[in-house]
Amino acid sequence: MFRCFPSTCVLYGASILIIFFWCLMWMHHVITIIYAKSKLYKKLKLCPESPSYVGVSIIKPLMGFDPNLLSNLETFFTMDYDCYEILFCVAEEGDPAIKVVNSLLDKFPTVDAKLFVGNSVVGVNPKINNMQSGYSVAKHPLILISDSGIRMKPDTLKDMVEHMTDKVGLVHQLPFVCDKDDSLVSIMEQIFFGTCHARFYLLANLLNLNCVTGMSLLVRKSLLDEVGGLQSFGSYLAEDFFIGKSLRDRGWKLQVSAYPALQNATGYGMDYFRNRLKRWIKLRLKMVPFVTFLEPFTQSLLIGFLASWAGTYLFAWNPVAVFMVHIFLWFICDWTMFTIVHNGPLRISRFVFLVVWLLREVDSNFLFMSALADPSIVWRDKAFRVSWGGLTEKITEK
Ligand SMILES: CCCCCCCC/C=C\CCCCCCCC(=O)N[C@@H](CO)[C@H](O)/C=C/CCCCCCCCCCCCC
Ligand SMILES: O=c1ccn([C@@H]2O[C@H](COP(=O)(O)OP(=O)(O)O[C@H]3OC[C@@H](O)[C@H](O)[C@H]3O)[C@@H](O)[C@H]2O)c(=O)[nH]1
Repeated sequence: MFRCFPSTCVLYGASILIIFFWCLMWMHHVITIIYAKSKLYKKLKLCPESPSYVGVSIIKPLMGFDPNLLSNLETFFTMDYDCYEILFCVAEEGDPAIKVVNSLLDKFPTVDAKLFVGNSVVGVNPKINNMQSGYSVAKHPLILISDSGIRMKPDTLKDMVEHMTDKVGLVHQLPFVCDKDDSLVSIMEQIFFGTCHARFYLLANLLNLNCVTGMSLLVRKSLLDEVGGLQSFGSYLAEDFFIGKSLRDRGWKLQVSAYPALQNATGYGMDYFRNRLKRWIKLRLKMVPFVTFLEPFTQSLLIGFLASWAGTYLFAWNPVAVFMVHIFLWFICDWTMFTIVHNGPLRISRFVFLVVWLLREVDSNFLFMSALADPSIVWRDKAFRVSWGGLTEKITEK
């Protein structure tokens, strides 16, 4: 008679659980590839007599300079959209971004654009404090919050506004990265945002979970004003998550635009990129801890090792063969997702993609562990402590 000793039962149960989770991972690859293919870069079919476009106040919080700042900001002056204003916000006198904005205001005198210098301290979130001066004078019914490193294609704003249908309160963009330069960090950043990040971002949206990014979001101003304006989110560092939550709680839908957000700030090194991802992990950990603790198990190498072990334990599979096939198929899925999100001729070969992709996959679990090791959050020149739930206090200027 078969006797299940406690340790055997635990191993047996664990391996079934791992194989089940592994199957879920393959399902998520297939589903997100299909979703990305059907959603991204597809123009909405509007009725011919669609009304003229609603006015948009674009708030650009700026801090500091990078070599692409001028050309990125310039794309906001040349958009194919009838009615919008640009409100540039800079917190401190002497910030190098001021000079860049002034040169653009001179170059495009017919575009409705203004620069505000000065911080209004309405909370701990420095981006909200910075945007407050622009928000308080915004005159249009839609607000586009757009980070300094974002580049716009001429028809992106139109697409976002078209997605703002009757029941939709907020339209956001899937974060991606422009073809910047050939540095390792730029390629790795692009691969991360075009594979792992894109999959989970799209999956969350497909499952109707709140996964809004603050780097580019269009929101109805009346809905922010209903709860006290932008400043009511100033006590959270992850203001994007809480803006999304607030709208969802009031029955509004969140939509993803067909066009990914094109991040194009440059000149930052590998540490900056890794610290940014660590900061986001720490934020997610405090806001959605159960999902975040599962994150390491969704990374190719760890789940590959576990599935090889479980397959050997349950079905006597060859673990090396399982692992190799697993990594190969994961790579094919990620490459496919990357080409869909990128949508155009690639500047990197499959070989470069493979090498940098592997490096990132190896790094992902180290990144996660080092994020857990230090709970304090540093953002630019400030340090914060985030409590469970998301409320934030400022510790100090760094
Ligand atoms: C079977 C369950 C597996 C769950 C595993 C989830 C693994 C997630 C792995 C990578 C994370 C990608 C994350 C999505 C984007 C979040 C980016 C971010 O941190 N942004 C912050 C800064 O802008 C923002 O403030 C944070 C927002 C919180 C978002 C919460 C997202 C939850 C995402 C969950 C997606 C998985 C859905 C699976 C559901 C069964
Ligand atoms: O102290 C600051 C820091 C940042 N910012 C502005 O905030 C925007 C985003 O800054 P960064 O690029 O440093 O940071 P991230 O891209 O990681 O931000 C992202 O993660 C945290 C969320 O709260 C943000 O909404 C999201 O944009 C930029 O436009 C920047 O100029 C400020 O205005 N003041």
